[in-house]
Amino acid sequence: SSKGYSYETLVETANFLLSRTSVRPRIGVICGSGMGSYWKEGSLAENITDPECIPYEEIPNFPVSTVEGHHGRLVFGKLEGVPVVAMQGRFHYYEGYPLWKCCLPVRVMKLIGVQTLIATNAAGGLNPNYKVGDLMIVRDHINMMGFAGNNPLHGPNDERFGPRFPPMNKAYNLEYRKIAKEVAKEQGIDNIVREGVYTCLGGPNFETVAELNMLKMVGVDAVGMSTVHEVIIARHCDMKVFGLSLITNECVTSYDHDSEANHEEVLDVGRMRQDTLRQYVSRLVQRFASSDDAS
Ligand SMILES: Nc1nc2ncn(CCNC(CO)CO)c2c(=O)[nH]1
Repeated sequence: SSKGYSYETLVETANFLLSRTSVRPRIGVICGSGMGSYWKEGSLAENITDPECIPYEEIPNFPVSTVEGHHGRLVFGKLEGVPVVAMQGRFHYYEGYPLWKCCLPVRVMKLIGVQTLIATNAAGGLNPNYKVGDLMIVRDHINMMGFAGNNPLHGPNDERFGPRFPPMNKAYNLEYRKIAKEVAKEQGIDNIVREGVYTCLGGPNFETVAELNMLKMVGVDAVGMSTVHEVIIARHCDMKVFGLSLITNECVTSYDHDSEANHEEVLDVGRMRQDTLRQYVSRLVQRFASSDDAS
């Protein structure tokens, strides 16, 4: 139905997970391209100690990933001593899932006690200063799909998740973004770490030159096909949020280029950056958790 699953249905899914693992994660990580969504070896999940993996097809009410190579599984365990759950393989609107179904794992994370969402993705770099291989801390997003009314919160609201009209002006936690810049310096990657505005298009096609020029005019720094709806659902149920984009190609905003964006280069850049990303996100998990403990 277009109205999504009921609270009770998602509690069923949460109870299934709570019965399958003794891990009680406080941070949930959505692994985008380059973070293990396309291959297991070298991905973030490799850093998870005592991993307990549950394939999506075993989880009641979960969709299954259909994107080539997206390994659909939840990985429970500890990252730098912090109990986490990692989503290896996410659900995209372009696969045919309604937005509420793409975001279902976020509500389930909330129901098993997750308080912080780290959403990573691959994105095209629109800001001319960005280089392929850069990492962009998401400062804010533009919900382009929402402008057309396509919103994961569309339909009746269930107050047990959150309010009918949730604010979105502080979606990307300021303290986390400060920590992320400090950790970038400590890790010696501050030269490739940016901060900017992300937008999500429905896909699956990449953008036209005219669309990219329009997005650039309205202040978009990176464009992708995910994350925005997951963040809206996370903020609706009062999770803290951090977003991180891996810039996998430079968006072409002139007509005299014939290079075309393609999925293969997205995967290649993901492989190139996977160790840096694994180390960075693992450190962020640790520092976000200790910052939350201190606050
Ligand atoms: N120009 C541009 N470059 C990008 N690199 C990664 N993505 C995110 C979409 N990734 C898809 C296709 O690789 C798989 O989910 C994009 C995008 O949407 N646009």
